[in-house]
Amino acid sequence: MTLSTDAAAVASEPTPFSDTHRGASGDLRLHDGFAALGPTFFTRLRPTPLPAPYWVGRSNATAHLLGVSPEWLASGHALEALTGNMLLPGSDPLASVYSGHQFGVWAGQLGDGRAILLGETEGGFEVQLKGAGRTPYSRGGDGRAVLRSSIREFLCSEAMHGLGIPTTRALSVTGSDQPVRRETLETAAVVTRVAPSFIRFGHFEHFAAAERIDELRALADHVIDRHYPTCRDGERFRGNAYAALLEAVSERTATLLAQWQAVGFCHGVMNTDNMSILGLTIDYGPFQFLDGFDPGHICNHSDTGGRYAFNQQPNVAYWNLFCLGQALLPLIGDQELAMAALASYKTVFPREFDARMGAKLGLPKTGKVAAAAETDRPLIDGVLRALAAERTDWTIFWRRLSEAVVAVDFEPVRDLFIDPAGIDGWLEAFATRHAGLPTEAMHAAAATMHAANPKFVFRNHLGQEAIEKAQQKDFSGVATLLDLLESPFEEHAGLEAYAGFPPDWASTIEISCSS
Ligand SMILES: Nc1ncnc2c1ncn2[C@@H]1O[C@H](COP(=O)(O)OP(=O)(O)OP(=O)(O)O)[C@@H](O)[C@H]1O
Ligand SMILES: [Mg+2]
Repeated sequence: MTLSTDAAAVASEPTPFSDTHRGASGDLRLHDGFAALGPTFFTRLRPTPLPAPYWVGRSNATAHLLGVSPEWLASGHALEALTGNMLLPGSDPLASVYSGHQFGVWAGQLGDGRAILLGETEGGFEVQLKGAGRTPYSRGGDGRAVLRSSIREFLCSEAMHGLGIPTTRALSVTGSDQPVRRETLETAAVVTRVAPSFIRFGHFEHFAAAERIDELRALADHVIDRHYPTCRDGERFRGNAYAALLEAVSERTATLLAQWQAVGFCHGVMNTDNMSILGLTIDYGPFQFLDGFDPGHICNHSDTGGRYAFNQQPNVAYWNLFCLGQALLPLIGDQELAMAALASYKTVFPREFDARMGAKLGLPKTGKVAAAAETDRPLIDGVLRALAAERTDWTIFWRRLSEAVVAVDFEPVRDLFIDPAGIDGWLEAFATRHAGLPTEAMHAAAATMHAANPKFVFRNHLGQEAIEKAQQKDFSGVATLLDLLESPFEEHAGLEAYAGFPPDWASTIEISCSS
């Protein structure tokens, strides 16, 4: 395999740039971070400007994380810079190269085909534009992202954070009337993403497949030094830091998957190039929060075989970790060590999933987290079976159960079932587990449940309504959803409609890889 590292070899359109803006404190300033790895890992290039940009959404919470003032974020300079029309102080943008397995098949070289890394903040956050034009890794794509998918990525990034699930963050989304062709003619948008690192499993696979072991080691050392320094400590894996890295990534990925499964999040494109080395949710494409609980739900219209169906996600994550293990093998140097490192996934995922389910059920805490004991398995399996039997709404069921515990009235939960007999037996078992209702302990249980069962999730139809308004240049729907989804466990009086059942038309929304 040969790597394309020569920007000139894949010329992008000329990029007219205005001078760098030099501003005040509270402005976004960047420096090189990832670039320290050396030119084999990326191509320097500039974003391709878009005409007459406008704001679609801004996250002050992400600005705060970056140490950026809301005033700067609302400024004209920010609008231009975050659309790719102006360079930020200290920024020398680049696109990185990676490879990956897509739908279970080796896809060879991919890379940031429409993502451009602007640089890193003092606080260690990388800032990346998605949809900012072609790169040497665009492979025939236009380097753009459309307004529809950019709003989905922006809102879902912040929604996941609000839910307490590790994710890349989003600072803003800007739009332009520049047409972009997908199935129909749409318009362009740019999402500004933020993460401590955007390195994916696919970055490792890239250098392993090319047998470029020095680069592979440099990449692993970079990740360990910056993000997993404890991997160099101790005698675990006979002091093999690369095996320790594989184990640490496996554990973070297991925890992430447990959180996805507990909240009912379907990613949709779990290719190895969409797996973060930090265990973050990355690449919000055809994702969906479950409406009715269908374990085999396929959210990606292009996934005809159901490889990435909801209930397949934990296995797919392990499959992807196996690819990462394969890529790290030349560094680990011992197949048994690599397998031992991967094995942690199989203990951490069930442990974390049960802990999350324990919290959803309001079970008493063991240590720091609510935990389901081994004897709670039938309770967990029982509720999953009852919900699957009637495709009961996942989010509404759990929230109503939390409320029922406070009100000591389970009728609203029974009302969710066409045949309440299907849940009655389970409700009895639930009450028994809580030593009968009501008790003092139930107050603690209710608090645990309210903090584990969100009232609001970013359902497809909510996104769709905000998108259709935004396409008419009304961005109020984006702002309302952002506000709501930043604190999804709170009541938000007056906004109950956002916590309601999806309308009938929601099931006809088709979300594919086209974005
Ligand atoms: N419109 C496009 N133009 C150029 N490259 C694209 C385009 N859409 C996708 N790609 C590239 O195709 C590959 C797979 O795309 P995928 O849908 O997984 O990622 P993505 O949504 O573009 O971005 P990310 O994973 O960074 O969130 C990546 O290399 C991606 O950069
Ligand atoms: Mg991707």
